[in-house]
Amino acid sequence: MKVAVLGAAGGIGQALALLLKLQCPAGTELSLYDIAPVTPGVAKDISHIPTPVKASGFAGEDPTPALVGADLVLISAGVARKPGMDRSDLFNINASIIRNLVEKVAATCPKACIGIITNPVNTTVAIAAEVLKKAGVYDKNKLFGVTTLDVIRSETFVAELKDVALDKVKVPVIGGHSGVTILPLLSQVAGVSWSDEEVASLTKRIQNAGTEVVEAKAGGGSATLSMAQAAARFGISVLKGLSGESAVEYSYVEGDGKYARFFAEPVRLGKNGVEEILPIGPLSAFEQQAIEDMLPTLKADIELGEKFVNN
Ligand SMILES: NC(=O)c1ccc[n+]([C@@H]2O[C@H](COP(=O)([O-])OP(=O)(O)OC[C@H]3O[C@@H](n4cnc5c(N)ncnc54)[C@H](O)[C@@H]3O)[C@@H](O)[C@H]2O)c1
Ligand SMILES: O=C(O)C[C@H](O)C(=O)O
Repeated sequence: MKVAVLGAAGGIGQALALLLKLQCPAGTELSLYDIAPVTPGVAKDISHIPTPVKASGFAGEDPTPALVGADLVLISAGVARKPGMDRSDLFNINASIIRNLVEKVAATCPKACIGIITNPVNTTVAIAAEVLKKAGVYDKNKLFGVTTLDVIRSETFVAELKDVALDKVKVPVIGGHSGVTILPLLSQVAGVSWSDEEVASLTKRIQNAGTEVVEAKAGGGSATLSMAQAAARFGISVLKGLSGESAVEYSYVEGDGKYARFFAEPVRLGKNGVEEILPIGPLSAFEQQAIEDMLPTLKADIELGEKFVNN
């Protein structure tokens, strides 16, 4: 399998490249691309780590050489937030970056699975879908918004708060990836009971966790290391699926459209990307209301991406 990372010289990209070099199955090829000239050096650097994963690096304006033969393309190219900004403030710069990169993916490796990390994810995934559609190669089972960071954060916070074993906690997180569109389904966490106040305050903390990191980094960027771990977990699950093993992850995908065209939900991954969208499961009254409340924002975010490509 070949994995291309676009944005590979950045805070997420370099850490993600390292984790993939350490964790991918033997024989995986990593192809690292960034406009930054350091990128071949990043590949050279990790290639000295003794694991059975090959790495090569590409820099410059054209990602094509990095994309040839890719099975999975993970995209973290773009700008990150600073304190006082919302993810939607990144749209002006990142929308064109995603459009241009996905055009190259469509032309070079149209059958690859694509995981979009670049914010605002609610919108950049819609941009990617419309670009792929225009190129006549859109397969909704192969396009993913990477929302795994919301899942790993939720699991960390629940384990801390409820003093339960980290390897036992599973927290579904549905919706999108910004503010109120991030909805952890705390009612579904096995073996844990909650007061209404706990649910309200932990939901808010999870929704605000990206901002927590942005403020703590004080102008130096947003989450990179936890995001790299999340993207590595997600990417390796996609690779498992592609090679015929089954894996389940929560991801922002085009499903049946019950709530919105794109919605983060549990997906079974397989040889063709999304094999099956799994049921979200029973919702508490709080969670049902939270879905209703998020939908205008999520739908507007999606429409912004669709219009960016089509108008
Ligand atoms: N999905 C999530 O949960 C999540 C989590 C954290 C960050 N993010 C987002 O990921 C993105 C990257 O964050 P970061 O911290 O790695 O930023 P960063 O600034 O450290 O790295 C971004 C990299 O993208 C590169 N780049 C810019 N334009 C490019 C282009 N056209 N082609 C190739 N590379 C290009 C830059 O040279 C840089 O190396 C941001 O948009 C951020 O908001 C998403
Ligand atoms: O918050 C950000 O801007 C980055 C990322 O989306 C996150 O959730 O950490």
